[in-house]
Amino acid sequence: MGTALLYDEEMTKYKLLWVDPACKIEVPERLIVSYEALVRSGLSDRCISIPAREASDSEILLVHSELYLEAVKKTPYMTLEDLKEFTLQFGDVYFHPNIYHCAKLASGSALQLVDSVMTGKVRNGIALVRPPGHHSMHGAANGFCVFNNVAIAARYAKQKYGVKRVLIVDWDIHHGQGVQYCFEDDPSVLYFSWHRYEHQNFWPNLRESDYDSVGKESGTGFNINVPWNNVGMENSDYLSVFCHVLLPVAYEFCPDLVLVCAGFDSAIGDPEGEMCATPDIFAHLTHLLMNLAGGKLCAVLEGGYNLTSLAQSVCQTVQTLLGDPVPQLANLRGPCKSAIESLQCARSAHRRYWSFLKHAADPPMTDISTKHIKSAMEEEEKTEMAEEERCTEGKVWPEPPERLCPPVCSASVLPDDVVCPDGLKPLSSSKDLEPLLVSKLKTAAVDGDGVTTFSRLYTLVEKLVANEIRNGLVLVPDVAAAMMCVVQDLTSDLVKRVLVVCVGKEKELDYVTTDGKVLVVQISSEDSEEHRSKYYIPVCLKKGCSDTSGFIQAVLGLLLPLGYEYNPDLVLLVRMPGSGVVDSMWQQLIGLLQGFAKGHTLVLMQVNEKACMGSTASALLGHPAPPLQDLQTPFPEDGDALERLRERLQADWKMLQTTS
Ligand SMILES: NCCCNCCCCCC(O)(O)C(F)(F)F
Ligand SMILES: [Zn+2]
Repeated sequence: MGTALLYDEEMTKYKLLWVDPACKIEVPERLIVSYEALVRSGLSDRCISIPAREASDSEILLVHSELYLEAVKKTPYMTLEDLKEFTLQFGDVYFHPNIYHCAKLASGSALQLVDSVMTGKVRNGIALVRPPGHHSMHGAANGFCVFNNVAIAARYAKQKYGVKRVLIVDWDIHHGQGVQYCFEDDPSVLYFSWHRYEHQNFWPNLRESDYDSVGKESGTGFNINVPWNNVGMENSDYLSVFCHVLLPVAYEFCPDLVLVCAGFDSAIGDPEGEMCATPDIFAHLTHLLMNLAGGKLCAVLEGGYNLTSLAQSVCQTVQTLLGDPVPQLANLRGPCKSAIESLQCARSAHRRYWSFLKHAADPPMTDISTKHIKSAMEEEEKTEMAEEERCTEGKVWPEPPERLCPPVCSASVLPDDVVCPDGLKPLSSSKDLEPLLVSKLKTAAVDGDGVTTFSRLYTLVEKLVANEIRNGLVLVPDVAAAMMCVVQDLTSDLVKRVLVVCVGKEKELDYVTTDGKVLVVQISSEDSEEHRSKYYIPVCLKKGCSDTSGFIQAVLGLLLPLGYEYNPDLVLLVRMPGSGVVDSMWQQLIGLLQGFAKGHTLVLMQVNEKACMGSTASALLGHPAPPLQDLQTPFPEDGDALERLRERLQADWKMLQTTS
């Protein structure tokens, strides 16, 4: 299934008609450059174009009051003076004779997107709209927003499609207080937002934007705020919050639909956010959400004011929605101190509501919620600092790397008598190995057809590295031996870093590097005291890999952060026989691992496990993994062990830090 793209140039036909410094950044060109970048890059042609439509009164009334709607209805007929007068009652927003029409199109586009996804016409999609929505409230416009596009879409999805649980992820750099107010008492809508806050000194300067606003009444726990109290946040900070706050809760919540308040003012170069995360981060944020809700993801544009980073960020998002490989993120140095404080506060505020956060540490000593009374001095300094120093036009960043789709998505190396699953391309050409390697294999008591397998394996690795193939599945007689072979020999000169993810444990892995060329993460039911090394990380689950709750926690809170920091060129996923891993979990793991090494994942399985080849192939081909149904509460000892393991490793692996 494809990716929907909603865009209508009518939504560019309104603008600020008077002087208002607070609103001058919200210009029609925001939409124009975003759409043109998609056209120029060829991405729009790969999408399924869905027409915009006007939201009806009843749809708008799902969120807004009749009083407010009737008032906005009058604006098309107002004089300039009336419009200015009308605008005065709201904050940081402007009206225009055509903005009511555009606001209906913006909300209607979000509803069209929900229809396309919920009816299965497309898998996911994005609506490029203005005016944005996440600040508008029941009875008021605010922050460039007139109707709350995403809030209306959430209510609409529940009403029309009986959606039980909606996850709203708001990665815009401003707090979508309109969305928070709408759903704060509603346990069926989980709202997550990060936002520039600076101890309440940043717009909209609300006390309720802080991490301790967790929702109310039956919605308690279903509102997650992560305040950024400094500017300059980077990719590491964003990914840490996804891995250690959002994703564990999102998987436990198990949504039927994911809506994204896709604001790109959180990217580098934006004058509002003043952050330093690069546009390719949105490729990963999108990717990390795409295995939730069976892939049903609707992104709706909110903010974004640097036309260059906005256009790049939109392209990165759409390219991931289309299923293209995600770019490698280099030198992730772990979250900064301020981000760790925010992350720790959010985790501790929610640990009583989410079993996946149960073992979160106490909040940091420094209470970050008190509002720093800005000293006159500090205020003066800020204004004294030359405008160009503070503003972000000076920021430069590299163009996001090209994300080429290999000609073959998934290849397979199977014994001749095994039928190749649909969609996989059997790799027949077996390159004859160097005699040295053959002799080595022979000494490893690899029999004749084993050598053939290994020579095909070698060919497969070569093609992965050459980006001729995206990923591959290999069935071997002895998976442990094959793993050693791949790690020791096949990758010696082909790749710089191999991440080996070992699911289950048959016997001790007697191969561990200390030079950092291989990082082994082994998830199993047994602990192992030996080779305590930075590059061999055994994760012990009390009930082993069949315990999906423990498994997904280990993947989100440990494997993903490690993988991002290690930044491998190849991922080797080894399924030990008898691991007991649940099929949906196995598919989720394959899906998530595609975020590394440009999707170059090599899955090694034993021939006698060929029954799960079909689901493996499905995941490798990029089909969304099935939701992890009814997750049990994780075993306390597992949660504890994971927390202790993270504390022990965070000295070596900065991305594991969750406490200051
Ligand atoms: N220096 C100018 C001050 C501007 N203060 C208001 C900022 C509104 C942000 C709107 C947005 O970006 O959150 C949306 F997504 F809604 F468009
Ligand atoms: Zn914003």
